[in-house]
Amino acid sequence: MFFAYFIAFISVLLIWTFVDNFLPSKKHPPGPFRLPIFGNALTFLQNKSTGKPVFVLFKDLAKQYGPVVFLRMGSQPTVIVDDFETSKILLNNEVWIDRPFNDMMAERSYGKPLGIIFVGGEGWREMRRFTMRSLRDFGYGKQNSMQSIIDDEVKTILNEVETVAGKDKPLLNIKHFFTLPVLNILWSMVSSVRMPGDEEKLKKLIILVDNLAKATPIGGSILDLFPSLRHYFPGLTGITFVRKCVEELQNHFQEVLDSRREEGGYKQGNRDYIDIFINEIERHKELGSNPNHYTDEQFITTITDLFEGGSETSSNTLEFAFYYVMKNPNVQSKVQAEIDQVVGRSRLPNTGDRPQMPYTEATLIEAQRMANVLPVTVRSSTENCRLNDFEVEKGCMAIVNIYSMHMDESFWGDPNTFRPERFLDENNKIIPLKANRVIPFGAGKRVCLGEQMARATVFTYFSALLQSYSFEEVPEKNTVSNNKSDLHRDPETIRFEEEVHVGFTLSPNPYHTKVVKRQ
Ligand code: HEM
Repeated sequence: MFFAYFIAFISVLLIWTFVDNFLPSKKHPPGPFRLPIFGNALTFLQNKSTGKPVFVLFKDLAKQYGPVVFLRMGSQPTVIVDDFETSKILLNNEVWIDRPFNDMMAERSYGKPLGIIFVGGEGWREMRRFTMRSLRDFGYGKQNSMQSIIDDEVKTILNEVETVAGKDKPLLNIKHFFTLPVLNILWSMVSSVRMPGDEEKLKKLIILVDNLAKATPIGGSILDLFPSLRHYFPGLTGITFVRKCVEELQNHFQEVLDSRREEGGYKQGNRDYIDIFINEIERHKELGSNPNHYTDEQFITTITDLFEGGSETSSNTLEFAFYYVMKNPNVQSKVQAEIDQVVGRSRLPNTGDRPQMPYTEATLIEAQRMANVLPVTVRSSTENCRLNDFEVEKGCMAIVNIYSMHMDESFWGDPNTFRPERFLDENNKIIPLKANRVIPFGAGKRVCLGEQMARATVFTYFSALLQSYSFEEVPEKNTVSNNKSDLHRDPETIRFEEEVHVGFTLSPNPYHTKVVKRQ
């Protein structure tokens, strides 16, 4: 009897495998062989042994199968989109407006679809609209208000660099150098009221956000394939640690909310985003709104999203930008010459100078192209649809491989070379056709909510520091070793071993730079 069940079970698996992989009526995009239940676990396992990050695997798969590749993450149907044209269509299409919300994401939001980054549907629409509107009311996106917040932080950071420059050994450890100033800007946009101990709390927040990011690397983890494993092996799968970080973050923001309620100033009118949120919570409580999007849990998850979305991404971009100009002193000199010519030395640069500084602009676009701080963005389909010539079912996950587009040899020619000139025409003007191919912030209605803030922060920090200082290489202090290079190994793999740290976001491996005050 047992034997008969066993044969039946094996037969079902074989039929399942055949139907999923070979049945012609299924117009899925092409992709590597899939197993029942395990989907493409073998593809990821094989890749792990090569040391390549998953987005490099996706790029390799696209070379083999074409720009749209079909995979199963466990049983989750998934398309990988690798080319610019299809990505643009997908990112701008209402059908792909959602993000997949699975058990892993629920871990960071009280088991409910809350916040902005990881949810879809009406909850996302409401929170995104509300957050954008509220932040705008307090100056987000308005050049003068945002610039004055950034300028305050720039002055602090310039003082710190000045201290380093004055030392016998003027070496600056770049790792996390920008994290606190970037977080301060974000915090100033959200909270205009300073509470006792805020500075210390922000420092603690950096550690928590960093830990959380490290504990959730991008794609290819066993939990992406089988999220339910976390119930059975919480320690082994790292979920115990994630839960601890999430709990500490949630407690932190609950304290913020509680101390504001105690302070009571929100009753006199809205001073900032937190006041607006508290007043909305009170209003919806009175109305008995159903569904109620405005709760303490919603506030805490949304604000966690802003911090997770905004702190690492901007500071890593700056770490990369300084890394590239340190490695390319000729580019650094050209940026400095442009700053001298357009801004001079008597005032700080600001975002109003950007249109007159095409070389600096091109350098930052090139830094973002190569850095790929967020190498992929993820969406999911709200209904059955077509993607190019293929059929895709409702609930299918799409991984848009930003990395692949930024490193596409057929478009860029020499994608591994840092060359801002590729974005400039013979009249020193930015070439829109090329600049628009760089999409570090994604695109469409779910484009990064913090894009304007990030662009303003990165431009101002970068140009203000280069206005007064040069940053030189210190080979003996840098952990990056060149002796591992081997001509027979894949240059992309070498780069990811030596230059780039792959976590939830990408950052350069820790490095030191010598600070030299400009004459
Ligand atoms: C250089 C810095 C940054 C980079 C490279 C970056 C990149 C991205 C990308 C690629 C997405 C997904 C977009 C899509 O699916 O089309 C995104 C979404 C998001 N980002 Fe950023 N980001 C940066 C800075 C920020 C900042 C400063 C904030 C906070 C104010 C922020 C908050 C968010 C939020 C809330 C979302 C989710 C938007 C939604 O789903 O509606 N980001 N970001």
